[in-house]
Amino acid sequence: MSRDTSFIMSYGQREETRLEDLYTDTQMELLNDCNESLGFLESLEQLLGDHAVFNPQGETIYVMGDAGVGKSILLQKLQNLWSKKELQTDTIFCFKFRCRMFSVFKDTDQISLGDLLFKYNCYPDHDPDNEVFDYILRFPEKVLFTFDGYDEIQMHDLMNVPEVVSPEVKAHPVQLLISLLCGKLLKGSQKVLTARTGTEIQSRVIRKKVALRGFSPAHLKTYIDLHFKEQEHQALVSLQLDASPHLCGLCSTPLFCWIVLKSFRHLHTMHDSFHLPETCITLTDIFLLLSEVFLSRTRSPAPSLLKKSTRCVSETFKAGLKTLTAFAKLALQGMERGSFIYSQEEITECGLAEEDLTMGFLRPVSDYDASGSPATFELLHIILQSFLAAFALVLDEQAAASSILKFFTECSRKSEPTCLLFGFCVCGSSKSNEKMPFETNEHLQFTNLFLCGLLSKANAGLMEHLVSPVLLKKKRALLKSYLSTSVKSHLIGLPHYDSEDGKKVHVLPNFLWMLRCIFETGSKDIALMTAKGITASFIKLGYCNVFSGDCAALNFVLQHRQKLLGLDMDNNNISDYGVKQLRPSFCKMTVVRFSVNHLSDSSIEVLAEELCKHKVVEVLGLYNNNITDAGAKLIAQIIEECPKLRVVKYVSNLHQSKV
Ligand SMILES: Nc1ncnc2c1ncn2[C@@H]1O[C@H](COP(=O)(O)OP(=O)(O)OP(=O)(O)O)[C@@H](O)[C@H]1O
Repeated sequence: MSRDTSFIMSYGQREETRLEDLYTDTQMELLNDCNESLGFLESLEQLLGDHAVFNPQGETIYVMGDAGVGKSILLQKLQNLWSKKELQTDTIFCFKFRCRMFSVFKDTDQISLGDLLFKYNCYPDHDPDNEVFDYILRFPEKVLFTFDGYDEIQMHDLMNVPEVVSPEVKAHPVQLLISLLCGKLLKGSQKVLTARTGTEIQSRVIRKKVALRGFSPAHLKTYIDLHFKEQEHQALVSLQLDASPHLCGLCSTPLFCWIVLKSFRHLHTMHDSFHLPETCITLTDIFLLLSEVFLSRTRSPAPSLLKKSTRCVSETFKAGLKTLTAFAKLALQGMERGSFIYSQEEITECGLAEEDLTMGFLRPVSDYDASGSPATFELLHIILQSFLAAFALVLDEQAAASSILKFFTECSRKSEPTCLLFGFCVCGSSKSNEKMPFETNEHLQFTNLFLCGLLSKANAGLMEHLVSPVLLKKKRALLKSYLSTSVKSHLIGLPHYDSEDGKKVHVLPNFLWMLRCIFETGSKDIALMTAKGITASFIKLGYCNVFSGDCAALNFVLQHRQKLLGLDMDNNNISDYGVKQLRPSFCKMTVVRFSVNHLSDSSIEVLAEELCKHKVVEVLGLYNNNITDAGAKLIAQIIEECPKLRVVKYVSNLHQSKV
């Protein structure tokens, strides 16, 4: 276990980084059953302890977080700590599973618990009399399981399979998984399960809940220092990041941060001058940067200290177009059949050769196959798969132009998630014809988002080198018209209600994806239309999982609004970076509700400056943030200087605040 978990696989099969050289704690917030904060976990070593357990009967510790926030790395670190006996636990066995392996099985496959543990996980060398397995059955509390990526299970019609209560019975592997998580099998064993935010799991199963909130500014600094050994680089990157709260907001997600820093390192070494983009960087730009790095690494000679080359992005993409097209095709094929894993044949069929496998886009996967042969691959990260799939849709010159919209259509068809999977297990009910309830469509939403970015005007210069300009124009027009229509119908369909603060509208989670897409397109027309389409005087985005990076998107739309507007964003994760990005919009905000959003005094500085300048604010909600006395004084200043202010909600999270 120690050997298995010591490295973070980064660039394909070429480069590995030691986990301890790069692992940085992220913000691990403990939640109760109603998703209210119970404070932060101080260190990962304490994850398995009893602190913040809200349901002692539940057996599973549930760790959730957005895409790329570091759930898999957290488990890897946990396993690594366990292997070094540094985890607060007396378990002596640890089995780690990635949930996507369960999708590899056929619906008819049946295996025993023993096989799941020993054939699909580890292989005890000499256990002819089943001594190890018998011990585990007798002392399940000595076993720790980690299951990564529960949202990735693709299950079709398994609801009718009887639940498993005996370890001898053969069953479908997903049934075994569910029975383990519910405590029907190996009751008392410790389980840690990760999934993307929004994956519903019955609270009866959950013992305690942790939400990963990404890097705080202090974590970001530590991560930069770990990433760059040279002080000169550390200072340069910090300086460039400080200049862009939006980029910092994106970098609070470790995956995006890793891409940005890795690209910086590479491009800075290769070229005379490379600066991180200051303003308006989008997620598409981040993944274009990553692709540029991958494509340029294979082609360019080793950099010489004396003679660096001039960076030409379009040349790099043009030279790598054939390979990029092949990877994009592979990603799209996977997306269409809902699969994240590829066989060697599928890879060859897409036109990829042996040497392409080491570029960085793909990495080998060995742990799905009982024989242990590394015949399967996956893309570096599922968001990269979404990005490449979007690229395939843009590059395709054969299919009808309208096929770029296929995932938009699919996303709008899918229903909201429910928690049926555990329903049958805990309650004993079964619904055979329901669609797989956990099947997330987030990877499709990401594909749509990248499509908007790739077809944006800002990227037209690059894309015209790769696709015929006529076709590109056609696709852009189609997308724009689709977005406009769906924004209009979405806004008309939103539930309005009257409140003492005026006509309110409670937006739906889809609205956030719409905002993100509009921001990626960079289209002022659509932003203007959206701003005008918000007829209510108050929008409520509470509990919508808004993160700091989203605030630039919201600001992009609000900038085009003439009328005043109330904004309720209580219970999200916008952080100080988010508040900074909303700065231009405060001049029209009558209601500013940012309670429970991980804000510190630096947010209050921005608020005090802006709200006191414009004096339109009537309601200010800031409770449960990390505000100290210094921030409280600034709130007092807002109260004094804003004559229309009638409601202030403020209690600090921090005990030291006296106000
Ligand atoms: N705590 C951390 N310290 C350093 N780097 C991290 C950390 N967490 C994540 N990363 C970086 O971000 C990348 C993505 O993280 P990870 O795969 O764990 O995200 P995830 O939450 O599991 O994403 P998804 O839900 O999309 O699968 C990692 O490969 C690593 O480079």
